[in-house]
Amino acid sequence: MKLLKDILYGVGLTAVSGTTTVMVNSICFDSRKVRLDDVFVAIRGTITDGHQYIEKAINLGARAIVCEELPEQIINGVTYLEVNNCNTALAIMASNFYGNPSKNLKLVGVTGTNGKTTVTSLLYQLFKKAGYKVGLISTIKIMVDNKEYNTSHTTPDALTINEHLGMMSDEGVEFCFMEVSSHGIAQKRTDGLVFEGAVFTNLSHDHLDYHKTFAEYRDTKKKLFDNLSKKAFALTNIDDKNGLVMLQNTKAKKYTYALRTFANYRAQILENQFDGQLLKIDDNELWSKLIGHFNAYNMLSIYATADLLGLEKLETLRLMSELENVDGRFQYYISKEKITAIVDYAHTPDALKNVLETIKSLRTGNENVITVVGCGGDRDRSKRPVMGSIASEMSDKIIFTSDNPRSESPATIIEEMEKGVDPQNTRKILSIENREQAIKTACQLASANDIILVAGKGHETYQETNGVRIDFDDFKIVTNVLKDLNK
Ligand SMILES: CC(=O)N[C@H]1[C@@H](OP(=O)(O)OP(=O)(O)OC[C@H]2O[C@@H](n3ccc(=O)[nH]c3=O)[C@H](O)[C@@H]2O)O[C@H](CO)[C@@H](O)[C@@H]1O[C@H](C)C(=O)N[C@@H](C)C(=O)N[C@H](CCC(=O)O)C(=O)O
Ligand SMILES: Nc1ncnc2c1ncn2[C@@H]1O[C@H](COP(=O)(O)OP(=O)(O)OP(=O)(O)O)[C@@H](O)[C@H]1O
Ligand SMILES: N[C@H](CCC[C@H](N)C(=O)O)C(=O)O
Ligand SMILES: [Mg+2]
Repeated sequence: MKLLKDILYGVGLTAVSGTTTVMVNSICFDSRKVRLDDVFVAIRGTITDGHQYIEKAINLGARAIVCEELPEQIINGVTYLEVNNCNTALAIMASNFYGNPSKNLKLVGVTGTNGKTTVTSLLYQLFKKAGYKVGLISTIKIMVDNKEYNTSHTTPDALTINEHLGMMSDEGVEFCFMEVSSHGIAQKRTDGLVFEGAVFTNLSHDHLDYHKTFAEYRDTKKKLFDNLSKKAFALTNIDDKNGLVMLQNTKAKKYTYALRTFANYRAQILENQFDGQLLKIDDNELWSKLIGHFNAYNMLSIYATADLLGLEKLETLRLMSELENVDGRFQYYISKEKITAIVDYAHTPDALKNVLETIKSLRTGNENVITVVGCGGDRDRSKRPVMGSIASEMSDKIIFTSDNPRSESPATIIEEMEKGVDPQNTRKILSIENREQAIKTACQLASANDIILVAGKGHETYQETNGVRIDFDDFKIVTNVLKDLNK
């Protein structure tokens, strides 16, 4: 139990009814999960409004209510707190509740359309190798040093974030690397956190269903930098045309990285092969197991971050050469007949283009590239024709299929992807709703030396249709099918 007054420290209250000198059990923003003596925070969401459930929360035992508008009927014995923004209030309360854990460790936030999981996971690996206790909050998992926790979001809700940061702080973790998504920023999941630094990877087309315009999407990401303190560092990729925008209003110390232009941290790709690439960073050569020019950016941002956090440069480079690729990111299998199957989490137009370009740069002869790809349901529809166009332009054979259709019709999503295909490429297209069948067909079509790219789901181990998730693992399926076909 904690004193309500303490949890509210730093929360701007616009009206109070009842006492704040009362003990509460925990904070809850879902009326269905309220327990005796909890504080219920009413959030205005995208589907419904938490204010509608205040009465229900009280019936289940809520001792205090945080809301943006006091209800007409006030119940005796319940404390009501009015605030301007419940999302911000929730984040500050969550941080107070867990003892402001972000102050006890060096927290680095990574934002951008693509590369967040890769960069945070590699930083986690790097700092572990350097001998530190490390935390990770990523799309794939949360790590409290060596202990792994499941996660459902890239940037979880403020309670989940602070609960895990609290565990990290108890465990003596010194550095935590965290993905900061635009949804996370817009919903203030990261408000109240103290960042040691922030890293920008890149900005391209995604989530325009949620953010409406590209400018709004960009400005949402920028807020991570706007809110840094002057002691923090702000590191940005200035080869990206929005890289400098991120630094416009930050108080933090500014640093840049680039492959194509002058910057504080620079790299060059010397050689690119299937099993790795040779990079030159700060006049030192580094062999990286991660390939593709986009991974040269990821490696450079890791090097710069490590330097800004005080790691020794040469030691960092030595450890970086040992880093392994992240699950579902250019994860490949080479079959008996030398058919290469690549599973990659490319679910945005830019990522798909990058992966296909990387594959192209590695081709040694006339190998065919067969791409299996879909687009998520209940997500940005405008990226569907663009991904359809990129896949069909850059592959020899394309199979459009399903990728978490969620509440949408798989056939309609596929039709929207097909709309982006240039008429001269239609002969290359097949559409197979069932993803397993689509992967099998790709394997049947492939002959020796061909390359199969299965894009969009990467590490995911499920396919979600109408709220139901069935087990589904692209990598397992494609490798098993190739083995079964004896190819
Ligand atoms: C669109 C979106 O981001 N939605 C998130 C949001 O839910 P919401 O706004 O839809 O909530 P709502 O259903 O309208 O409910 C409003 C409030 O009423 C409460 N409620 C609701 C019903 C009830 O009976 N009682 C009650 O109290 C809810 O708990 C909520 O607090 O707040 C929820 C709690 O934090 C999130 O779980 C939920 O994520 C959904 C599941 C989601 O799919 N989000 C994705 C798009 C997302 O956040 N993705 C980004 C990564 C994207 C990327 O980088 O590519 C991420 O960081 O994961
Ligand atoms: N620096 C980068 N620039 C462009 N594309 C990248 C970069 N890094 C990775 N990618 C591509 O984007 C895909 C997703 O990478 P990653 O999972 O690291 O991104 P993310 O930002 O975490 O995505 P999400 O928004 O889903 O959390 C990869 O599989 C790869 O195809
Ligand atoms: N973080 C992204 C992941 C998309 C992955 C793709 N497989 C899908 O389900 O759309 C999102 O929530 O939009
Ligand atoms: Mg991610």
